Amino acid sequence: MIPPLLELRDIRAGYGGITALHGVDLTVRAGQVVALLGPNGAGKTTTQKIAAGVHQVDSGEVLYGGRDVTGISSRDAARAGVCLIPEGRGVFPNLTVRENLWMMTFTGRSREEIEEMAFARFPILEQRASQTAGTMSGGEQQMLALSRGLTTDPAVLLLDELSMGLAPLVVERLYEQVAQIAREGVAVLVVEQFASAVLDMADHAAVLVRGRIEYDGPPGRELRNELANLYLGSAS
Ligand SMILES: Nc1ncnc2c1ncn2[C@@H]1O[C@H](COP(=O)(O)OP(=O)(O)OP(=O)(O)O)[C@@H](O)[C@H]1O
Repeated sequence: MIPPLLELRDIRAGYGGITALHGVDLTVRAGQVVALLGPNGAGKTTTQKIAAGVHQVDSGEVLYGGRDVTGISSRDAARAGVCLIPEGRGVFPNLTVRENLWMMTFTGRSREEIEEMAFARFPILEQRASQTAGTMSGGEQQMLALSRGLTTDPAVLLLDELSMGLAPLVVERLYEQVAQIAREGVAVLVVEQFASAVLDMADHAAVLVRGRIEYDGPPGRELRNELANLYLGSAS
């Protein structure tokens, strides 16, 4: 079996006195898209922040490529190849598409190379190159955020609510690209509240309810049938 690039083991974490995660286990392997689903407030974003070193655990272990990195800073996590694309797209709305891309030259790539990478994957960005990012559609902004992230050559890509506010067809197209990114060998963890689009392309799914993993398995019919019960259960 392909070794895991990201592993969370028995993670407990919270905010002040509030425990948000009660022993979360999660594994993402190279070439795999794992969908992390769950209702509002279940702990999905907290889990991703822990994976990216943005939030620290109270107990449990975080491993990258089998190496224990518990307590790693977000800076070192990024250096280790973990790229978080937060909800809200992570682009600079007042800068042009080109300027947003050029900011990534700190990775050692040239402006030309970064543009080439982005435009090859998302041709629409070339047409928008001189447009300010904030004036583009949500889907195009998401493409720009992904393009920026990919210039860091991530081993692990963490996507938070990629589909937020986007039309279903746009989401479907974005997920086709996410699947392609995984096929190139990246381990992808996608957090979504609403499941259907991501389940069409995920290799594996986990459902968090009130800080606990209540399902961990294939993203097929069994999960779809169970999802409503899991979500409704969280409301009681
Ligand atoms: N900065 C914070 N301070 C205090 N409590 C927080 C903070 N961030 C999150 N929480 C709490 O931690 C729990 C998990 O939140 P989290 O954002 O991880 O859930 P989520 O599943 O991502 O939800 P959503 O889909 O609404 O983003 C919730 O009860 C939330 O209220």
